[in-house]
Amino acid sequence: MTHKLAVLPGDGIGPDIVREACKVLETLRTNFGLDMAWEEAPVGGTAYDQSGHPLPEATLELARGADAVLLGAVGGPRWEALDYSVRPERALLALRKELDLFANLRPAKVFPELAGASALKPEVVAGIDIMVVRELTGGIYFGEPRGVEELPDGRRKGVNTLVYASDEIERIARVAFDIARKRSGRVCSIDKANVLESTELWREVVTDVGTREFPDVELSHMYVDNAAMQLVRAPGQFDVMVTTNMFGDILSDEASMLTGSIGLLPSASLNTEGAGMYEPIHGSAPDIAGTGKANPLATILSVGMMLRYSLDESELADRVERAVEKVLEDGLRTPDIAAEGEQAIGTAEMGDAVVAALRG
Ligand SMILES: NC(=O)C1=CN([C@@H]2O[C@H](COP(=O)(O)OP(=O)(O)OC[C@H]3O[C@@H](n4cnc5c(N)ncnc54)[C@H](O)[C@@H]3O)[C@@H](O)[C@H]2O)C=CC1
Ligand SMILES: CC(C)CC(=O)C(=O)O
Ligand SMILES: [Mg+2]
Repeated sequence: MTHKLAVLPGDGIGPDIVREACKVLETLRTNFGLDMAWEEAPVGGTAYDQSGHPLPEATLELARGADAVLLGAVGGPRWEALDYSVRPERALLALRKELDLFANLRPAKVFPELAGASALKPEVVAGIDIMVVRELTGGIYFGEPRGVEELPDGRRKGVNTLVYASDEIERIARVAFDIARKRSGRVCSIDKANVLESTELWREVVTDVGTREFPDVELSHMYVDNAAMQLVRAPGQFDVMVTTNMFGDILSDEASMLTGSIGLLPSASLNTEGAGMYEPIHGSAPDIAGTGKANPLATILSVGMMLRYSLDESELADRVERAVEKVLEDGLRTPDIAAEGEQAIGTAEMGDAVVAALRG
């Protein structure tokens, strides 16, 4: 059966990195028998400019009907003055919510060749392989009430609300425990239960799910401030980390620096039916948009996750991962992972190199 893919390049470096990921998909189709067809649609600021809305109905329908969605990134200074209801980032949140993509998997794995590219000492990051499991459709990014209101005395009040219901916590906890069973058998749940009632509930529910359904998995808890510190002090202590939407957003950006660059971290956002959206964890990087400096590997590795989690093509997923390893072993580097004085290549050349490695 032909896999139906929706490709949403978005803004900034989005189109550049998605172009390279599509080269990889095309190579898998022509050389390795991947039966797929993709359709492209605008999202984010680009869509707003075209149609006055960052998530046009046609784009949402395309995503709904697809077996998997590949997204680049959205947002940029050009759209920062817009009302929140039509900001590019709303499109991303709406897609996640509409498709019920509550489980966001963000693996942070250090490639041996890049241990020296990390901001930390090579011996601290050697062998790091962390899976951040981030709750993606709840928490403070979605809670009501929200907004900015005018107070009678003329001051303005900004409000966002951190809400979690027990079933939302249960389902993300199950995802994390399940993944841990296939890895080291350890989960660390990150919260701020010493201050926030909503995350006190988080801790209670995660503990309940663990005790009742996953007694074989070792569960620990950590406050988010300590976790942020431990991630750079001794990241090797972590295997699966499960946490709320905002904490996971922040900690995964931090974890990317163990690997050398945010341009290396892919992600999968999944619902219970196995359909998913795949995107790099980084944003639209307006500071390097149009310069050819963006690292496309996070997006290419997101294609790998798509093959594994939504398309049931794990052999092809292995091939993509091996091709990325090969280009890194061969010393190819975009500027974000090049050592000082080391020759760097551009976005398209990196994509071409992965394609060449795939072809063998
Ligand atoms: N998933 C998404 O679509 C996301 C969108 N955003 C949006 O992106 C825009 C920029 O946000 P920032 O906070 O600057 O975060 P960002 O992740 O876009 O960039 C942070 C830094 O990392 C660098 N970087 C990011 N991706 C890279 C890549 N593939 N290769 C090399 N370097 C890379 C950038 O050049 C920049 O210096 C904002 O409008 C923000 O709202 C931010 C995060 C996620
Ligand atoms: C619009 C933001 C919530 C996107 C982001 O930073 C992320 O998902 O990592
Ligand atoms: Mg983020």
